[in-house]
Amino acid sequence: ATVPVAAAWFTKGMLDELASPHPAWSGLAGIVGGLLAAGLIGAMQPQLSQYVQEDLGRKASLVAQDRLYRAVNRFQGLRRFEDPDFLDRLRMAQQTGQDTPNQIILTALSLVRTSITMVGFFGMLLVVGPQMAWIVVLGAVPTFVGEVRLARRRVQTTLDITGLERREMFYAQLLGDVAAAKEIRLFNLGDHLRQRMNRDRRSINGLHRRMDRWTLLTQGGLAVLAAGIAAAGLFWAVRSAVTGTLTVGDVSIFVAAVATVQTSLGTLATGLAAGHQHLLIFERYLEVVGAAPDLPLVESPQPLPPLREAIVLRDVWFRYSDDHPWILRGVDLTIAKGRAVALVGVNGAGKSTLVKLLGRFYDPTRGSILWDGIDIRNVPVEALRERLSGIFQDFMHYDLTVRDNIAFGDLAAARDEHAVTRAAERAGIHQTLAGLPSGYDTMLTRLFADDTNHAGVVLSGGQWQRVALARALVRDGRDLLILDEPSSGLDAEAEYQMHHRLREHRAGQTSLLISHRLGAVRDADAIVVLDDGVVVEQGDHDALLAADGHYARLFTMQAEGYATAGAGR
Ligand SMILES: Nc1ncnc2c1ncn2[C@@H]1O[C@H](COP(=O)(O)OP(=O)(O)OP(=O)(O)O)[C@@H](O)[C@H]1O
Repeated sequence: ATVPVAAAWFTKGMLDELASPHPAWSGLAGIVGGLLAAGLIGAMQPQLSQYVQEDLGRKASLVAQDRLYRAVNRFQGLRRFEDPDFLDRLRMAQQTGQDTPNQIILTALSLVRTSITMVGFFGMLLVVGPQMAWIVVLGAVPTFVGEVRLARRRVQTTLDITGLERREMFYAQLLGDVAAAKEIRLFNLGDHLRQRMNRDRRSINGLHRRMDRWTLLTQGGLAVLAAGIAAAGLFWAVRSAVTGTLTVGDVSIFVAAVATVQTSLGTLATGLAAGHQHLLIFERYLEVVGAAPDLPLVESPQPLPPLREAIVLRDVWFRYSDDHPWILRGVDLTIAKGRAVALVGVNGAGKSTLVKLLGRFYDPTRGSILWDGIDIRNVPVEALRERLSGIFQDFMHYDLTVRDNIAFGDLAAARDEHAVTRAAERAGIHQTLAGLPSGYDTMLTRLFADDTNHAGVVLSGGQWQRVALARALVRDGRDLLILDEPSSGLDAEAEYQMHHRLREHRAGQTSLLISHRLGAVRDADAIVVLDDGVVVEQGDHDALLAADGHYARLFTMQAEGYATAGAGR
């Protein structure tokens, strides 16, 4: 920062010495040496700064990203992930986490550097022409005001485009996604989706253009103002030199000082405005990182002992938000320890919703879920989930190896190599997985190659379902096993085998099984029929058939379907 000031001072000294009647060689040599040193330092400094800044930037962005995703992992419920506002903020936080810390550091450093240079030149201006010094400073006031207003508008523009960008990214990902590729081609959606993506981009560009126009107008006006002040200063300096009040060296330093003080004040104003803008945007990052827990925390949580008696849903009412309809309407249900409970009902009856409440991904809107009498809201959510295992209807396909896909069920248990293969055996998929090109190290995706550069494989829907089941089973010995449609993708024989295995596995285990195939649930200890958010029947298979209600009707319909299909063959 001091280099330009020194260089200008040496230049003034050199010009004054040269303009004197008897220039002294000894004095000139020292001045030229000083100029040379300033030039050398000035030449090397940008590269060095660049190196240090890049390194600092990488470190800062790693820290910021780590903190952001730690915060995201702390959200234990699902509500935040279903809130478009929050997702916009998360997207901004992802972007700002990458760049903004570095930009804030760079802006701060540049402000310090510019201030030092400016103070140096301002001092010189005070020496040469104090009135002009103050005019230059006053001339910078509009620049400050204009730049800060621009910064605020820039923040607003960034906020306005985040939602649009998120949707544009959704279309872009869709167009490159292998899972979507089939439908997009079958239904010839490619051009339509591309146009929608372009429409979002045009809107984003429009907002950017509006911002650029404001910038152009503001900064253009400010540049005209600065040029006017500089011209007036030059006029005054030249006139003073003619009348002999200023030396040639004074004029040179005056010109350099006016230009530098003006540029520095402009840079300072832009820097402050940019810092202001970065901090306003960084606030979004801090909002996400510092967001309160999404599930209410109790002051003194209770420990959750192993299940001894039963999990009881007591008058549970639930809706996804105040704007949504009631999904569960006063559900009373008991899952006794060691019993296999089956939950059946038509599409949209609320079965998966009930599972999500059991895992405390949401809290009931009214009523409670009791674990041996302890409200699950009063225990740490991690402790509750430690006691659960299961397979969701919309389970994950991780684009990773077979081993990862199973081990993710229980990372600690899966350190034992045999635990993974045992779970796969129990899910009836071990032979298939062992026969893959790299066995359990085969990638279950074509998106990435494995470490040995082997291409991955694609499993069938039913095979994936078994892998997901193995993931649930590797998590052994939990108090409640939840199986939400574990066999919907299997062929009849595989389904029969899976349920046979599951029956063995579930014997003596507390489990909740959801299935549309009523043959699969007939030997459950209790079958609960959910209809439109209400438990309409419960009992074992024989009792429910005898009752001749919902279950009997559904069961007879399915049985007749099979019989008709059999007769038709
Ligand atoms: N995250 C959500 N936000 C808003 N509504 C939801 C959400 N998830 C489910 N719903 C609604 O809740 C209702 C019950 O859905 P749920 O998935 O619990 O039914 P289900 O009985 O499991 O159905 P299926 O047999 O089709 O799997 C549906 O009307 C659905 O639209």
